[in-house]
Amino acid sequence: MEDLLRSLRNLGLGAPSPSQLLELLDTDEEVQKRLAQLLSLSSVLDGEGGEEGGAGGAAMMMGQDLLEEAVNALLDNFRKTLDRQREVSKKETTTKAPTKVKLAPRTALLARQDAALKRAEQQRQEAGRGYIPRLVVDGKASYHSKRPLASLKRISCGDLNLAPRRYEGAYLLCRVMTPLLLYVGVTFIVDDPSGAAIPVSISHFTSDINQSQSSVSKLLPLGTVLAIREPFVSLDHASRAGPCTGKAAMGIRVDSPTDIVIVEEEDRLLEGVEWKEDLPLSSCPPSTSTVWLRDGFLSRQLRQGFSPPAQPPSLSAIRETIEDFIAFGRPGAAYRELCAARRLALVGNESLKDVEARILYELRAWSGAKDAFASTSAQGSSEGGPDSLRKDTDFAVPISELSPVQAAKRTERRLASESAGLTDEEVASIYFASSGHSPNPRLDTSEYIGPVQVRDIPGAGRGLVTTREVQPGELLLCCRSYGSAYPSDPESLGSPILRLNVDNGVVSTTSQVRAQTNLIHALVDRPDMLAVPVLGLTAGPSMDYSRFVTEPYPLRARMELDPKKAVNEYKSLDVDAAYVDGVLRFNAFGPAQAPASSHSHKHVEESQGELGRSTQPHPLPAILNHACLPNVSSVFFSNIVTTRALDVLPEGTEIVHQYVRGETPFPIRTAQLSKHGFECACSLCILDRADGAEASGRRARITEGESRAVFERSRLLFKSVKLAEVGSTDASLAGEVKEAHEDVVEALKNLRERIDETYSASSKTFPKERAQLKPEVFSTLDRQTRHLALFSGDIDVVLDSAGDALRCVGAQVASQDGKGQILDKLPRLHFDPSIDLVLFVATFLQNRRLKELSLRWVQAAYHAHQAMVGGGQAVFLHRWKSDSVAPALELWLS
Ligand SMILES: C[S@@+](CC[C@H](N)C(=O)[O-])C[C@H]1O[C@@H](n2cnc3c(N)ncnc32)[C@H](O)[C@@H]1O
Repeated sequence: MEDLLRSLRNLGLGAPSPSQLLELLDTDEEVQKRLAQLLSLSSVLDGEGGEEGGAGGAAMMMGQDLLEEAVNALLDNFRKTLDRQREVSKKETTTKAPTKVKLAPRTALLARQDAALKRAEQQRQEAGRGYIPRLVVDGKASYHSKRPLASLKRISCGDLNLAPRRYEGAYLLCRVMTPLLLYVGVTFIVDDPSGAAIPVSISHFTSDINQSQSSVSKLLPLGTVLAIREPFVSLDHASRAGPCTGKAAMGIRVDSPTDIVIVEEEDRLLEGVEWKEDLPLSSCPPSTSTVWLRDGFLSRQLRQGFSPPAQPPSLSAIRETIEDFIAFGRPGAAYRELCAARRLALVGNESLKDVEARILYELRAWSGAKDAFASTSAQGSSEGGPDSLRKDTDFAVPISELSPVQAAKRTERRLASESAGLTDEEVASIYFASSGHSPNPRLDTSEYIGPVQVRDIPGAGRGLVTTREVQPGELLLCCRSYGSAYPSDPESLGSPILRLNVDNGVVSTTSQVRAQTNLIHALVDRPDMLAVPVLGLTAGPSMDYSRFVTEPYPLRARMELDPKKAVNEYKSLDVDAAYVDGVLRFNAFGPAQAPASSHSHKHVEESQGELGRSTQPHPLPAILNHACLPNVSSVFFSNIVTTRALDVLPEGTEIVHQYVRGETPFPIRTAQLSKHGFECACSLCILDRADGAEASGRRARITEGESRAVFERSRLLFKSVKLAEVGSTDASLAGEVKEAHEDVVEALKNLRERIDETYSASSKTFPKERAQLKPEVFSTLDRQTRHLALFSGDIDVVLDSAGDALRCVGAQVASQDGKGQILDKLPRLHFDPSIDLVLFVATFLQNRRLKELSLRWVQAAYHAHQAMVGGGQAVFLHRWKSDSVAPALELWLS
């Protein structure tokens, strides 16, 4: 990748854009040709700015054809490197017997590392505005040690003379000799006490891949002593941490950072150890940092029984350490260090209340956080001020920016919504904070677990069932993700990651790789809180269950808050990075934005395709099983997902939501679900399956192919129609325009009949069920209703057509004569298009001066919106207010 980027730059061309990066991995020649064309047209000036002589200059000198040829040759080279990399990596997995290998001399390794660091630095400088795409590989074999250090035998570098081989039952005691080369993982050189050296690469070292070499090197400063548990000596150690070069290089490959143990000076492992060689001089700054995947000194001291320090750390040093942990996203370690400091009587129980409050807040321990904030504000340790925080920014402003009084008030609100759920005002607040021009990617809510419990579901593992009857629209869950990752995070912005699995061809992108790292680090920090919620999830059909899957699945992730237990019983987890990857692949949610307003359908994330997707691990919602025909609506607000009932759900009903869209044709849905290895048995799939492969295939061809032309004709006709006036008497149509509308209605009827025919088998077997569920007909009836409203004088014809459309997606439409609600049952599919249609009908009725009826239809739209999204009038209007439905909404608001 680096050579390609450099060569493109030398031609005056920009780097591939995020959406082009995936195409780089595509082996299709046509794709490559097109990519070469596009790249040869991109200038550094367009893409990255700053340099002279863009494509224009180069093209002028070379001519566009020659330039394109040159880019083609570069892409060819890139492909060859990738092929070589595949071969190298595959050889490692297929090699039966390890071969003898020789360690490179220490000086050669140091020189190589030095050169690599300089190259990386130069690349950073060359990259103009800092756009540096990164490519790494992985494969099916992944290792992590499960044995405690005490049970392992010490070996030295000289013993590592076979590769590829995992040295089971052994550990390597070594010392960090060089600064860390950060790419996606890190690579550096270590030596053992005899002075022999070997390179080490660690995956998932940090998810902040934009940090400088010097700041990452502070995490494992020069001279840090490590024990690498059961090291794997690889013929290609660096390609997973990266950069991958296609060239084999022997070294230790660490797939999970939990294999690394930082050895303390006081540790018995170091008794009698003498280091033969001095550490090389380096510009790497020394650091006392304790944050990287280890606990603070005091909590280690208490747990491991090291002798007390002659000079205990001062209060300010303790505060600094704890604040470092909080800033580094390690509230678990911060909590343990605070507890240890109190138990060692270095800190009084009433001291450091402010940091205690923040730690507890981060741990979502609202009750304790509330008391701690209250006690901080009572002590007056920081200026107070009224609870002046605006409610609409309540979820987006970090707690650290609030005064203790404000923080105490906010925590009180979190505590309340933990037991009562979010109010409409709060839903509106998270909706607006997560949408708009600069959506906040991480909102801070408490989690609400409604009337649900985890239960074994025959044939589907575990699932969630209701513990009492619930009503449509009732909030069942409001959950926040752990370890989420967004491509827009500053820690990776401009550094898109591609990770190619050389064994199965699966490509992971920035947010998947970073969420995996984040989760591994969170698990090390809070194993008691997160091990079962995260590792208790399954990781796909091809991966054995972890030992946590058989434990009862908790509704809430809770930290151990007994100060003694929290410190003494902390045991770091041995995390299998590949299992975490599987958990994310089969359980994490991709979208993480608020339901778009009806007029802004384009999402920023969508515009960048796969590389623009966020990764959101939500443990409890991940326990929900799938149904193409869901009975709940799960809606995303940045990192928050809310789940609401769409129907009356009697006690004991399993709640199920969509992994894939139920509106998608059956053959496509089935293919999309195949990675999970189950056959969906929801009522829609039973009906679709009963129709047989030929009929459902034909149906897919009609809805995905033929119907497009008719819909396009319909859309063009409506371009000149003022929707807000549909139904008003003065909006009568000229003869030929009316004819055109009638033609489209005919075509729509014809389409409908043809789709209907494909349902014949299921209609015979399940007449009642199929009559109420024909989602593929919805769009034709929706369009038909709109045309009829334009030219048919008969209100009943329009209402019947709209009613038919809504019934096709599972809604029950009440009689129009009464006074009650229009929708006795909500639609189960095509949610937003259904609301859109309902508002269209309301506008039509209002224009026909049928105020009462119009109001009932708007009310139906509002009711459906509330049941799916919530947030009350403010959110409803933000999503649906537009000129075309203004007459109906204005009446409703008045
Ligand atoms: C996100 S998990 C859901 C929780 C899972 N049931 C468990 O016990 O961990 C997804 C996995 O659940 C199972 N699953 C989900 N929906 C299912 C369904 N409708 N029928 C059978 N299995 C299902 C599949 O094994 C799928 O890979």
